[in-house]
Amino acid sequence: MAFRSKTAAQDALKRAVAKAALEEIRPLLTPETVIGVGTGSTANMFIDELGTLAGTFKGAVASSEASAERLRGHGIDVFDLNSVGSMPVYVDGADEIDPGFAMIKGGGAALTREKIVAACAERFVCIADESKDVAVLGQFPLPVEVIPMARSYVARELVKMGADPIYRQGVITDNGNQILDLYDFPIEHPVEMESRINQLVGVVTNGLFAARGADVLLLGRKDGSVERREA
Ligand SMILES: O=C(CO)[C@H](O)[C@H](O)COP(=O)(O)O
Repeated sequence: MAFRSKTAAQDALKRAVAKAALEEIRPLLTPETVIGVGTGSTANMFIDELGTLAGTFKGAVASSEASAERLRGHGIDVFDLNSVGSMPVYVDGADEIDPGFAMIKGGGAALTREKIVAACAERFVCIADESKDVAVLGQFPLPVEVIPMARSYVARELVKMGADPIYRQGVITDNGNQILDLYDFPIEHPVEMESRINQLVGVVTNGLFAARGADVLLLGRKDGSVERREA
């Protein structure tokens, strides 16, 4: 899976929030702790930071095969979610986050596993550079994961809801499904929209993380600082 990495400056912001996230969760790490780890370029940097503490905590549950592989590469044990109870924290990036801590996620097509792992965690720590901080969600296309045979049906239903779904050609999720991206779809009421889209037959989930948004946002600023916000 290839992730966006637009500029060296943006990478520096992502690296700064990844380091801040490690400090945020460090007090939670004991030899019994399993944490949830997300997917994407920012999450990758967090995994690299987490690797420096490999062996001091039990391990992680990953939200994608790509993250699982990276975690193992750092010597971190990766657990099946079904073998793990509640986790104290889930750390992941976002494509957009609004003032109410609702997010669009799934630019890397890992939205469903991200939502599942996040649901099992007590806290969601979102790590993002300041380009992701928006007043209203929807500049970034909203991903919807669909069962392949339902793709056209779901697309027609989404058009009726005022969306412009585009099939993300060539992408198969880790769950064997496909993605429709909703372009130019401003989302004023994310909790309601998350639920409406999820009710369409054939939708696995959509990339709105609103009913369960972030609890903490670590936002990398252009001046090199990391702003911490708590819901
Ligand atoms: O939801 C995701 C992957 O499915 C990512 O968290 C989101 O796309 C942000 O990625 P990046 O950190 O590369 O900007």
